Amino acid sequence: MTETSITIALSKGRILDETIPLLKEAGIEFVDDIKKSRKLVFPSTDPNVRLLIIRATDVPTYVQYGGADLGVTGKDVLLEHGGDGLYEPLDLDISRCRLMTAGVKGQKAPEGRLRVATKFVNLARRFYAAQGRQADIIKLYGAMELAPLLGLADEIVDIVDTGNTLKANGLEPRELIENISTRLVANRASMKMKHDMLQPIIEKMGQAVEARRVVEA
Ligand SMILES: Nc1ncnc2c1ncn2[C@@H]1O[C@H](COP(=O)(O)OP(=O)(O)OP(=O)(O)O)[C@@H](O)[C@H]1O
Ligand SMILES: O=P(O)(O)OC[C@H]1O[C@H](OP(=O)(O)OP(=O)(O)O)[C@H](O)[C@@H]1O
Repeated sequence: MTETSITIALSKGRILDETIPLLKEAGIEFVDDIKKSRKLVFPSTDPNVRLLIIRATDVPTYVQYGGADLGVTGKDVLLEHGGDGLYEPLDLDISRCRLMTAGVKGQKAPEGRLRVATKFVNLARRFYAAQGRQADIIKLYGAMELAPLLGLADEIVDIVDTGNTLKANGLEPRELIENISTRLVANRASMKMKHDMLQPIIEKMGQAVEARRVVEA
């Protein structure tokens, strides 16, 4: 890709479904049937824009190192990554959820050292440290809700939306760490070098987000 073209890294899964209509408002649409394709890089209806579909957790890394100029991912993922080399121009206000601690229903968190299972290890470490609580963080890649039930951990740090997953596994939410939504991020160097190409996309996506807020209000 040249200086006159840009790459946008999109998170696959639930975020992608909600991102597509916002991109459309910025004049960017997929040409291929992405559901049928095994490709990872896609052309778009804008000849200067190509789209990547990758894991949400990899989006900040691609944008940080300039593999992509723009990226779309959850604030939870950005907090865990740390945000190095990233600029966050827009809250897309989609895939809203909460980052929370949770534990076995009716059971109080033990005094003293806590065992905490999560995939958000950096974020969890910072959260407990800021509270002055000692915590041993146990890294898991999914199904965090199992850990307290099987005695692996006293608490988990995970995403909560409806609360159904916690409830179905005999857990209850404890503390809110952060309200989460999906963010548009930009590579800091691209924001300078490709400003004239990125700014209209950011503006149009921002207008689409605003228009939705007005309709929802
Ligand atoms: N239940 C939910 N409701 C709303 N938003 C959610 C929910 N779960 C996750 N999210 C948001 O969507 C993002 C992507 O979640 P998704 O479940 O699609 O991927 P993932 O399974 O967490 O990622 P990976 O497969 O890469 O581990 C999360 O980072 C978070 O910001
Ligand atoms: O409060 P709820 O509405 O139940 O949502 C919370 C669940 O949603 C996410 O999982 P997801 O459904 O994305 O599955 P995953 O863990 O495989 O990503 C998250 O990891 C929680 O387990």
